[in-house]
Amino acid sequence: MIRISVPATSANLGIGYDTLGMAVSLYSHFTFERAEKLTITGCPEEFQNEDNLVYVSLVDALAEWGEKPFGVAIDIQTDVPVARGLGSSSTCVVAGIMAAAALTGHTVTREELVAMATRVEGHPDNVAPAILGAAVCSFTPEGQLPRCLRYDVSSRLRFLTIIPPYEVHTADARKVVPQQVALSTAVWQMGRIAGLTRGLETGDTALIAAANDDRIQEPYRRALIPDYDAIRETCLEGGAATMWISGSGSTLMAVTDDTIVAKFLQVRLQERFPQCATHILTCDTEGAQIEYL
Ligand SMILES: Nc1ncnc2c1ncn2[C@@H]1O[C@H](COP(=O)(O)OP(=O)(O)OP(=O)(O)O)[C@@H](O)[C@H]1O
Ligand SMILES: N[C@@H](CCO)C(=O)O
Repeated sequence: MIRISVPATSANLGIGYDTLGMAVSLYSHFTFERAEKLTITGCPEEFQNEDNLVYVSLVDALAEWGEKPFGVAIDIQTDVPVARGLGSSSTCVVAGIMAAAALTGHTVTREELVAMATRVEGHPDNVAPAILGAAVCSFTPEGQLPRCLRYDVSSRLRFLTIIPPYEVHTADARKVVPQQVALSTAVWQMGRIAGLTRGLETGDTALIAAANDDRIQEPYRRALIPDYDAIRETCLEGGAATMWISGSGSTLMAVTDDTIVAKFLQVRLQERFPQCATHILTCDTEGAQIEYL
């Protein structure tokens, strides 16, 4: 039996649409064992079938190596909520591919994993940090495999994660983002992406706040999250440096370098928004892990 653990991820980090992402200290754990037939436990019933993204990714990887599908017992224990902007789909894709390799005796490097997982997921900004840990800026040169730049994130930073009870599906959230931007908007974003990554590395919350002012997706997606304005106001007046939409939402993520502020804010958010789950997270530095049991 094998166990694979994959961290949740916050894609975009506000300013870096489809480009930046960061692994955080919230995890999905998957076990896999060869079996007579496919069984899937531990996840909602709607996912307990052959269309399960973990199994689809496993079969896809087997096909790439010319291997036939086989029976497998999959158990999923996850703290990563579905369709909330914390990369639940990426945890499934990464685990499925790693399991395919482990159960058939293949070896895959982290770089190969990023390439395979990006093909299934469609964009690298969740899968790359889920595999590599830390914050990652990724891009895919024409006709080549994705290139990933990994940035260490200051251990002083705390990411206050507010998870509303409603889902926002990535496919729907992508429809509201305009397909074209003005040159001035492209210029606006570019410098801030460099500022945000430097701020995360050095733990400079003033720089992170200055850089976190997205004009590509957040102005359009905030309308999909009814609590956006009220939660943002609570976070900023309570001392957070800044806040962004995590991935395609509905989760919101506030940043502070003060553990006491993080705790005070968590309590205030729980009082004002009892319908939301809250976590104080740090950056995960290790990425996906595998154990043979
Ligand atoms: N435990 C699970 N078992 C099977 N499939 C899952 C599981 N968790 C998530 N998924 C799949 O991932 C989909 C959600 O992916 P989606 O991209 O909409 O959101 P997300 O990955 O949680 O957030 P984001 O991509 O914005 O960070 C679900 O509809 C389902 O297909
Ligand atoms: N970059 C993606 C992340 C969500 O999967 C988006 O914002 O649509």
